[in-house]
This record gives sequence, structure tokens and C-alpha cells, in this order.
Amino acid sequence: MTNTVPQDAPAIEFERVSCRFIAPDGSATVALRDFSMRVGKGEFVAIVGPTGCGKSTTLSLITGLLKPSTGEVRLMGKRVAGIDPRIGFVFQADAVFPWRSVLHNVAAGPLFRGAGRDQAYGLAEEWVRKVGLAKFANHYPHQLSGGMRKRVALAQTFINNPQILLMDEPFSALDMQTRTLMQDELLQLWSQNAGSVVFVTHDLEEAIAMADRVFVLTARPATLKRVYEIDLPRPRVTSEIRYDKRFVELSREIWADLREEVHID
Ligand SMILES: Nc1ncnc2c1ncn2[C@@H]1O[C@H](COP(=O)(O)OP(=O)(O)OP(=O)(O)O)[C@@H](O)[C@H]1O
Repeated sequence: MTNTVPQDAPAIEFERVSCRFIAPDGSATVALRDFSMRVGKGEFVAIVGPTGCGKSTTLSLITGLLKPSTGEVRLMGKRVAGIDPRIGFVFQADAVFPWRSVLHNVAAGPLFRGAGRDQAYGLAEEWVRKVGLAKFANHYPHQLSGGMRKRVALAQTFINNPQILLMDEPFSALDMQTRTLMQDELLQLWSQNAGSVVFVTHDLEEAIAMADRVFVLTARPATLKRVYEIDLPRPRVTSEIRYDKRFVELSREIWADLREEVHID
């Protein structure tokens, strides 16, 4: 049988995807409607939109946890079929094992994927060092700050060398300074890993500071309102880029679009 997957297929494709939830009482919620998106290999995209519009739903469709009601989602040219080991996730809540030390938490991924102990722990030590936690390798999550726990989460994710990284409000529980540091750290890790990122956030400035393109969704049922190219140079330092003239222009332009969708009932 020939392999019909095109070599140049985008990392992620949504083709006219709709997603509808049926409640036990039979009522339907349409979370996404006729949504199309392409994310290139190595591209960083951010998704913004009003609360409850369907941003997280897009991520669940990429993971295969949800199936589209209509349309198709493809990864590297192939229709999504179940959990894909090429995908890594970082969510708002920490996905760390509280009873395991930092090092054990970071080694868990490779061990789970079948690596030998020496290899898994060698790699984990390297990643713990890369995220600046070498002195905390034997600490437990409750002994760490929120920012440090996020670093553990990044090490846990990047150690698996994901080709696709899905992030759902990963830094929203952090204070402003820590959040900025984590954004820079993520950009640095991503520039070395060369995977594709889909980053869901409420924070428009965070989206602009980090992404190559920002997808603006409408209020529910979410459909694509507009896509913005973020033509700011890289490498970026997120705390500094906010003062760039072009950054301010983009913020103003995208916010004008987003404001129309954010209603206070
Ligand atoms: N499994 C589900 N069953 C029923 N309804 C769901 C389910 N998952 C999501 N929804 C509904 O679909 C809509 C979109 O949810 P989603 O979490 O994707 O929005 P969001 O834009 O990420 O929200 P927020 O910005 O508040 O995080 C919401 O109205 C939500 O209640």
C-alpha cells in the first residue's frame, strides 16, 4: 500500500470543523462552527476569544479526546485517531505527581514510554537542569513555588520532544513577573525543540508577545473571526516587546476585533 500522506502537510489542520455537545436533557451546545485552521511545522499560534466560546474544545479535538460533529482534524496530514504520542500538553492546573520528587516527576514520561531507568533519569537530570531546577531535583511539588511547578511541567513536556505542543492557559495562575519569565522560558525551549505550538489564552498581550499568528474566535458558537500575522522579530523578550510600536499597534487592532465579541450580559 502506498503512503498517501503528503510530505509537506501542515502539522495541524482543521477543515470546516463543527463540534456540538448534547446535554442529558437533549439540548445542544455548538462550541465550534465551520472552523478552519492550519498550523505549520514549527509554527507558534495562539487562539484568543471570549470566555466559553470553544478555545479549549479546539485542543480536545487535536488530542482526539473529542471528535468533530462535522469536518475533519488532521495531524501531519492524517486524520486524528486517538491519543497521539507526538503531542505534549501543558494546562493551567499542574499535572505533577505530588508524591514524587521533581526528578521523579520529570523521568516519569520517558519511563512510561519504555525508556530504561538509566536513560530516563539521565535525560530527566538534563531537563531539570535546563529549566533551572537542579538544586530542587529532590524537592516535592508542595515545596515549590507556582513558577517552579510550571518549570517542572515544561521539563515533563519537553523531555518527550513533542512535535505538537498544546497549551491551555498554562501561565494564567501565575503572578505577572513569574508569568513573563515563564513566557520567555517557553519561547527559548520552543526555539530549540522546533515543534508546533497551539497556545490558548485569555490574555491578548501574551498571545501577541509569543505567537507567529493569532487566531481570533467569535462568541459561541465560535467560528474564526480573523487571523493576525504577528510580524515582530524573533528572538523576542516578552517583557520588552510590549513597548515595541508594532506591538502596540497590533494590540489595538486585535483588541478592537475581540471587544466586539466580548459581551457583558
Ligand atoms: N464535554 C462537554 N459537554 C458539554 N458541553 C461542553 C463540553 N465541553 C465544553 N462544553 C461547552 O462548550 C462551550 C465551549 O467550551 P470551551 O471550554 O471550549 O470554551 P473556552 O473558550 O475554552 O472557555 P474559557 O475561555 O472559559 O476557558 C462551553 O459552553 C462549554 O460549556
